[in-house]
Amino acid sequence: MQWTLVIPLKPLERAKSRLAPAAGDGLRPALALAFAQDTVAAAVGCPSVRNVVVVTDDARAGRELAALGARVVPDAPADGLNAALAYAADQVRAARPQAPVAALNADLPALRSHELARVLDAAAQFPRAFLPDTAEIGTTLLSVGPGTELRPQFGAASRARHLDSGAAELGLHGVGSVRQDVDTGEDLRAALALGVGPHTATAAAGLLIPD
Ligand SMILES: Nc1nc2c(ncn2[C@@H]2O[C@H](COP(=O)(O)OP(=O)(O)OP(=O)(O)O)[C@@H](O)[C@H]2O)c(=O)[nH]1
Ligand SMILES: C=C(OP(=O)(O)O)C(=O)O
Repeated sequence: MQWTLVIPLKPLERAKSRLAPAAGDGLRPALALAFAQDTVAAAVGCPSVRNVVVVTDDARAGRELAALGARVVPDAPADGLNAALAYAADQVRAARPQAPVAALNADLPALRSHELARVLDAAAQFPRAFLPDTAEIGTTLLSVGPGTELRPQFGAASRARHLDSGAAELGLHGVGSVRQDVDTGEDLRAALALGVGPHTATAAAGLLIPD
């Protein structure tokens, strides 16, 4: 199955607010962009991915991510993460009604294309499926096959909401790079240990993350 990925990104000035204690407000927007660049680059490089759509109102991020091969759509609803994802998924389906679609967070700087391919291959077995984050509280990916509506319920404690909504939970091993989202300094340390992409490696160079 050839997937369309929908990746949401907040305006960089507001993104990754929980990183402020570790990165300060000077570095935080650059890190948020770098995470998104490494996420999009790995997604574009995944053999199971047909195309990548980024939904964002950030002009600079839009330019940088388009340069990596993403299509950028504006956050027209301007009503938060789930509205942005539902809108982008509708845009995809308007052009290709049978497209399999997966929403993927933009904060996966260690993402590996081959691990993403394994997750998408597993997701293809279900009409609607999700992958919990490393903390097993949130969600990093929510997928729908042809004919199924995305109904995204990302946000705090989204794993429980996606389970309650009937989506199949993907219990895969060896896909840590798809599950390691970065919200805090501790998460960034874990992602650096897994091995981040080149944009994040550069943006995080010299950053001293306190214990
Ligand atoms: N387009 C769009 N993307 C969003 C919006 N809110 C969050 N996102 C994106 O959705 C993903 C998860 O978002 P959050 O964890 O809520 O926000 P964050 O910026 O990653 O981190 P915090 O500021 O620390 O909450 C990230 O890729 C965000 O950039 C929104 O209103 N519109
Ligand atoms: C939006 C989510 O991620 P985060 O952990 O970045 O809040 C989520 O897990 O649904």
